[in-house]
Amino acid sequence: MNKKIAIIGGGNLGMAMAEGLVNSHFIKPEHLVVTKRNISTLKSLETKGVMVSNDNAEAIRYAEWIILAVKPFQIKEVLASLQPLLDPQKHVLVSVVTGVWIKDIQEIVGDRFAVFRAMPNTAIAIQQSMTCICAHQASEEQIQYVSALFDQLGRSVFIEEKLMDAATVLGACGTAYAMRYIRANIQGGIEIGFSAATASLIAAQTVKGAAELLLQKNTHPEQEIDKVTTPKGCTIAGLNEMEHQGFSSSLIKGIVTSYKKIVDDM
Ligand SMILES: NC(=O)C1=CN([C@@H]2O[C@H](COP(=O)(O)OP(=O)(O)OC[C@H]3O[C@@H](n4cnc5c(N)ncnc54)[C@H](O)[C@@H]3O)[C@@H](O)[C@H]2O)C=CC1
Ligand SMILES: O=C(O)[C@@H]1CCC=N1
Repeated sequence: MNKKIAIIGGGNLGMAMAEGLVNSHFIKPEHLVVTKRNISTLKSLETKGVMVSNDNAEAIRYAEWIILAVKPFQIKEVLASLQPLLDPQKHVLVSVVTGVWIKDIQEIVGDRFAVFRAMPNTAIAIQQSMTCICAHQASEEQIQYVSALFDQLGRSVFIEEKLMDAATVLGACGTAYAMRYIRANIQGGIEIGFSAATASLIAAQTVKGAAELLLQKNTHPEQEIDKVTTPKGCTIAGLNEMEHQGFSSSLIKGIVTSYKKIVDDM
């Protein structure tokens, strides 16, 4: 497992991945290099012993596993600059870039590389990501390694590449949707009497507990809702009012809008 990893693009997600990889002890800090043009924001990683660099070529020479974590509009230029340095016998590419297909990557680097696409979310920083992965021309050993890496950082599932945009919406944008739901609970909680701090704790832990019920008991949400809704009680009264106001419908429409945005832009 003593592989060396380069994260090209130490932004929100690249930083979160680096934190998760180091904090989970999946990798020794000195076996990880994170690049960014301006490395001043990578100080916290450097303090932990991670190599930081503004030289992608140096990172490519050092590492075997290359995680591409730049913005979609940056990926072509970055790959083109790396292409002369990449060796299919040494390097495996893992792209977390939204909406960029394996064929797009191959157009630039050639078709002799093992390539993975992975779609984690920012909870990867605390080893609680949901990561959807697809693989192309990867060996069993490479697939095992990628599985182990993302399982160490939360849960993972292999999917077909055609579902990667959908995975981006449900899994990665999903963190933002969940935060907005929690924020609304906090706003409501304050209106009915709690301080912001207490409302935040109650809202976040309640959502965490609800998610754990589904994950641990493998139940359907409606089964768990049935256990909470006392006939003529306050839960069903509130839930029905939320539905009258378009609660589920607004979430579904938001998810479909996010999805269309990826598909239309790419
Ligand atoms: N933020 C999120 O929750 C998620 C993001 N993604 C995808 O991950 C990718 C990165 O997203 P973010 O981290 O949010 O963006 P970001 O903009 O925070 O990070 C990109 C980083 O790449 C750096 N960069 C740009 N050009 C570079 C170059 N030539 N060499 C090295 N570094 C360079 C930028 O300075 C920046 O720090 C995107 O493609 C996004 O679609 C995927 C899942 C979740
Ligand atoms: O908003 C975005 O485009 C990226 C993709 C998933 C999360 N953030």
